[in-house]
Amino acid sequence: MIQVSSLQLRDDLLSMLVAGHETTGSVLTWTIYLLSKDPVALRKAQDEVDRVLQGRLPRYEDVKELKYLMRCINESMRLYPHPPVLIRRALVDDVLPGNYKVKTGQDIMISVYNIHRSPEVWDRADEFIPERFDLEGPIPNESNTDFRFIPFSGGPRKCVGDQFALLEAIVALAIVIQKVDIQLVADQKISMTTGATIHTTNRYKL
Ligand code: HEM
Repeated sequence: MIQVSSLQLRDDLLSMLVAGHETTGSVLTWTIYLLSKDPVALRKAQDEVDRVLQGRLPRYEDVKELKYLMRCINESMRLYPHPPVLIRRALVDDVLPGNYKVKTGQDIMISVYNIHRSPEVWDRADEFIPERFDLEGPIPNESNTDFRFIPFSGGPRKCVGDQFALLEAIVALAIVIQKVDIQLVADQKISMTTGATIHTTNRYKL
């Protein structure tokens, strides 16, 4: 049996709250932004929500039927990954692919943002194309995309809340687009500020 102290439990709950709050919020921010700029994709997502939900609130079993909406979220996380950069510290001297030599203790920055937008591994890399992920295929992750798509990182320290986050995001988004049409207020300068997540520098108006 594993003994967990109250302090450990409190700290773990706090980590989950912090790790899961701003990240999911940022995913929703950018997905709504991308849909507001693409009326065809928004209509398609709304039609799916109307067809699957028939005007009611989403249930757990509905989520797997909201395939297009899930792809909108996946594509939003490709274009705006949170955090945009991962950091790892080498435990031993190593040589990485590309003949990059790494010394013990050296920090390595992995730009998820650049991988996700690299024309070497993505067609029309900077465009929002939810259909690029097969609707009938599995939900894209690091393993089934050969690590081209790593929004939740990979390996033993990958996000522990990935399934919960996707569930939370799709439920919130389905309820929003079920009830409202989204349009961006014209002539706004919308820019990014990066930190633990990518957020809008001065918000945006819908
Ligand atoms: C869309 C929302 C989310 C995104 C984009 C996201 C992304 C990530 C990423 C990229 C990592 C790995 C960081 C690294 O390798 O350095 C991570 C770790 C983690 N995430 Fe998430 N996350 C999200 C939601 C959540 C939620 C909802 C929870 C908890 C319920 C959560 C809990 C954690 C924890 C505890 C870790 C640390 C895991 C470890 O170090 O072993 N995350 N997350």
